[in-house]
Amino acid sequence: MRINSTPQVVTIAGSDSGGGAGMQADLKTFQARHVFGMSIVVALTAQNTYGVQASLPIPDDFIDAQFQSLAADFAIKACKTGMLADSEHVNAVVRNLKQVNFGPLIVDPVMVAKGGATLLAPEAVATIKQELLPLADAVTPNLPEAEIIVGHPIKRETDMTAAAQTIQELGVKNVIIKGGHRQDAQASDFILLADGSSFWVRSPRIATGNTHGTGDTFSACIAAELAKGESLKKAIITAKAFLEGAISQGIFVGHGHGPTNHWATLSEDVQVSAVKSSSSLQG
Ligand SMILES: Nc1ncnc2c1ncn2[C@@H]1O[C@H](COP(=O)(O)OP(=O)(O)O)[C@@H](O)[C@H]1O
Ligand SMILES: Cc1ncc(COP(=O)(O)OP(=O)(O)O)c(N)n1
Repeated sequence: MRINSTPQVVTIAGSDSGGGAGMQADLKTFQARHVFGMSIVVALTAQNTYGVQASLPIPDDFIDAQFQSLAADFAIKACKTGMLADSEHVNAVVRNLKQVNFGPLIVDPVMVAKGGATLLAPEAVATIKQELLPLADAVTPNLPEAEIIVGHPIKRETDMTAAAQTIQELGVKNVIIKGGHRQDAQASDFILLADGSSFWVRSPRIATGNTHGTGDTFSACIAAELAKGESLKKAIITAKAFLEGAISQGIFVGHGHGPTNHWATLSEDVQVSAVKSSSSLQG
């Protein structure tokens, strides 16, 4: 039987009219990683490479309708969330996720766009922590998002490892803290897995303005690899290599903070290291 043999993935997120971030970045990533992508729109944004000019949440009952349409037809093997706008919409997504089986859930706790626009009402941070994270297989905060979740600054790598532990205690199985916002020579992400093991994935930091949508692309790639049946660890390493390629093999559109290149090939520059020993964990 060939029906439903193709890995199917859904993004539950906001739309970026400029195509660089949000569900457009997710769908481009799904296509690049050879999985069939679908979308549940939670909010619209009028957005370009200069920033976000306007946003409009989708009514709750239309979020329900999108979930029901997909659940009635497809064999979804993994899903991710992105921009969820506010507490009301986080709750609508949580309510629906409890009623469907869309496979492993990756939560990208999108809060503020790199241009400074608010994509999640501050009151909704508590709802994400209390209601959404306990449903998630993995959460992928960037450094500012991780600081808001744990409630204190994260400066050094040891702060990242401690923050991951604190976030895991909220009920999410696996924690990935992205280091894109640090200033050091390497872009280093810290991963704490459900079994208590942990590791870093590192790649050379690329000096570029083209990082619009990096977080969305990263979490979408993890979801795509999980839908293919890869382990979470392998999915994270592939996502890091995909990002390194997408950022370094630049694409130049728009006049502001540009997007990444979803046609890029996987980079081989990614280093993986265990926390307690320096042995390579690659593969
Ligand atoms: N300048 C950069 N050079 C190399 N990798 C980067 C750079 N910026 C971000 N990354 C990587 O891209 C991924 C997304 O991270 P980040 O930019 O922190 O997320 P977000 O878009 O949510 O702020 C991470 O794997 C991070 O290490
Ligand atoms: C609709 C929408 N969703 C998410 C983002 C944030 O994307 P991110 O990957 O964090 O990259 P930046 O936009 O912050 O550069 C967005 N901008 N729009």
